[in-house]
Order: sequence, then structure tokens, then C-alpha cells
Amino acid sequence: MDKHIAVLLMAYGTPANLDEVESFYIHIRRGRKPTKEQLDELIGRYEAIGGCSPLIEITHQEAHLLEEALNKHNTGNVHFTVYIGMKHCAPFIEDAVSQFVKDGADAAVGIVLAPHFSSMSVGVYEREANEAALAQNFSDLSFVESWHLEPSLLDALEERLRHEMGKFSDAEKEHLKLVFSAHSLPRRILDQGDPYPEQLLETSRALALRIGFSDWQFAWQSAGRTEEPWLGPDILTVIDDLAEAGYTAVLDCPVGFVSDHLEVLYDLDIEAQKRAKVKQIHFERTASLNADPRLIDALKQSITAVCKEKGLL
Ligand SMILES: CC1=C(CCC(=O)O)c2cc3nc(cc4[nH]c(cc5[nH]c(cc1n2)c(C)c5CCC(=O)O)c(CCC(=O)O)c4C)C(CCC(=O)O)=C3C
Ligand SMILES: [Fe+2]
Repeated sequence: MDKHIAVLLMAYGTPANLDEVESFYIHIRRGRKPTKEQLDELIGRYEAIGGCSPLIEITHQEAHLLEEALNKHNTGNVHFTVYIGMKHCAPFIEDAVSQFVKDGADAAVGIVLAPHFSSMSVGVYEREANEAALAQNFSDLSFVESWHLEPSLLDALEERLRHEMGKFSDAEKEHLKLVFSAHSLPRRILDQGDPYPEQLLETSRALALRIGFSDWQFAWQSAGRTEEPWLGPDILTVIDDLAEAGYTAVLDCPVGFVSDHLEVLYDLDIEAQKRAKVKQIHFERTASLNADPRLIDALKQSITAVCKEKGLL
């Protein structure tokens, strides 16, 4: 009999349509209903990107390609099945865990479609998966904690950066700032020595070095609308400051994200682009990795490394 390894591929989730925005938002807020203004504002953002986000469809493509890649040329009698588990919409992480337990998986490896670890992002996915596994008496669940320096990930991002750089003239490049961005988190993560900011800088440094462009900085984006302070500087403030400092071009590389979704299609393509226009800055961003074969390879390499560590391969 083949050994059956389940891969739990986790992503944020998205509402399937505008009618589902409210329940999605309530789930993000752990059961608290948003005010009408908050809900309308979020619906407005989804409307602005065409009604819904492509995140689910892209995640399905990634899952399919990953399963194919893992089962290609694998040694011995091991078979991989990829299960999608979303944090905030169906199929939820616990649904995926129930399914692979029901399917008789011998072991499971979890990975989040976000390369950098934070206790408030990837850590929460892991906790939810562990709780679901525990509830079903499944004990062989391991995780890829972060995969932010996987060579194939850097290859894919480097190619995106080189392509986008080509859209600026040599004259523009003299006043161009390369900005790496990622989803902000509440500033209190710093008190706990969270690795998130440093891992993001590691990816950013590696990429700037690869393309030989030293005029870069980091910015946070998509901070939540809550009372507590979030990590800054925010990308919109950075655009203002760069304009003030005489920059006329910005290339943003959202290194913290993998797929096209609201935070890229709205927060960058609409909101940041609009701010840049006001400030007369030529703003571009690198294309999302989506189902890029090098992204799939990065996921495969990090999953097989954990399998080897655990003696599964
Ligand atoms: C670290 C991180 C990532 C990256 C890592 C990962 O991918 O996990 C991420 C991704 C995403 N976040 C997304 C959307 C939203 N996030 C919200 C709110 C929040 N995000 C948070 C963190 C993160 N979020 C946090 C701490 C909150 C505050 C509430 C809470 O404590 O949980 C809200 C509520 C309203 C608002 O504040 O804007 C929305 C609509 C979508 C888009 C989905 C689509 O395309 O539909 C994606 C990929
Ligand atoms: Fe978010």
C-alpha cells in the first residue's frame, strides 16, 4: 500500500460574491458584526475590483499544479493529495483536516500561501489546523513555517522585478524608488520578537541584491481599521514622502503576497495608484505569482524538505 501524505494548502479566503461579504467580514472579526459604514466600505472595495476576488480560483489552480508536481518523479511508494483549507471561508481549515482524516492520510504537512511567518498570520493558521487535527485524534501534522528564501520563489520574483523595471526609461530610473510591501500587522507583534518584519526584509534584500538595485525601502500596506497602532510606514505615506523627496517613479513589489486578491487589486492598483497620480509619480507593481511554475516549485521544495526531516520520504 502506498503511504498517503496529505498537504494542507492554506489561504486567507474571500467572499464568493457580494452577498457573502458580510458573513466573511463577520468571520474575520471573530463573530462581531461590522457597522453598516464598515460593511458598505468593504463591499465598495470588492465592487471596485469587479465584484469578487480571484483568490479562490487561483488557489485551486495552485493546488492542482502542486499535487501534480509532488507526485511527479517521487521516489518510493508515497502519494500526495493536496487539500485546500481557508482561514475565513469554505472550505475552512477544519473542513480540509476532516477530509484528509476521513481519506485515511498517514501524515500531513501544512503550508500557508504566505511566505513569511508571523504569530498573527501563519501562526493562527497553524493553531487552527492543530486544533482540528487534535479534535480528530490525528497526530502526524507538521508545518512549513516560512519559505521566504526558497530559491524558486526568489527566481520568480526576480523575473517579475526585471520585467517591471523595463517599463521605466533610464531617465525615470534615476528618480525611482523600489518599494517592497507586505500586509501590516498590529505593532504589538514587535513586543513578542515576531520574525515577520525581519523575514520580509530578508526577502527584500535578497531580491534587491539579485537585480542590483540599491535604492529601495520597505513599506506596509492594507493596515486594519482598528484602534490599535499598526506597523508603518504605510505605502500611501511613503508615496507622499517620496514625492516630497523628488522621486518621480515607484516600483512596488508586494513580497508578502502570492496571489491576486483584494489587497493587491484594490489597495495597490486602485488606492496607491490614485495617490501616486496625485503626486505625479509613475507607479507600477510587480505581477502576482499566482500559478507560476516557480512558485509551485518553491512550495514543493519546502514541503518535501519537511517530509524528509520527518522521515516521510
Ligand atoms: C497578515 C495578513 C495577511 C497576509 C497573509 C495571509 O494571506 O494570510 C492578510 C491577507 C489578506 N487579507 C485580506 C482581506 C482582509 N483582511 C482584513 C483584516 C485583517 N487582515 C489581517 C492580516 C492579514 N491579512 C489582520 C490582522 C486583519 C484585522 C482583523 C484580524 O485580526 O483578523 C479584512 C477586514 C477589513 C479590513 O481591515 O480591511 C479584509 C477584507 C485578503 C483579501 C482576500 C480577498 O481577496 O478577498 C488577504 C489575502
Ligand atoms: Fe487581511
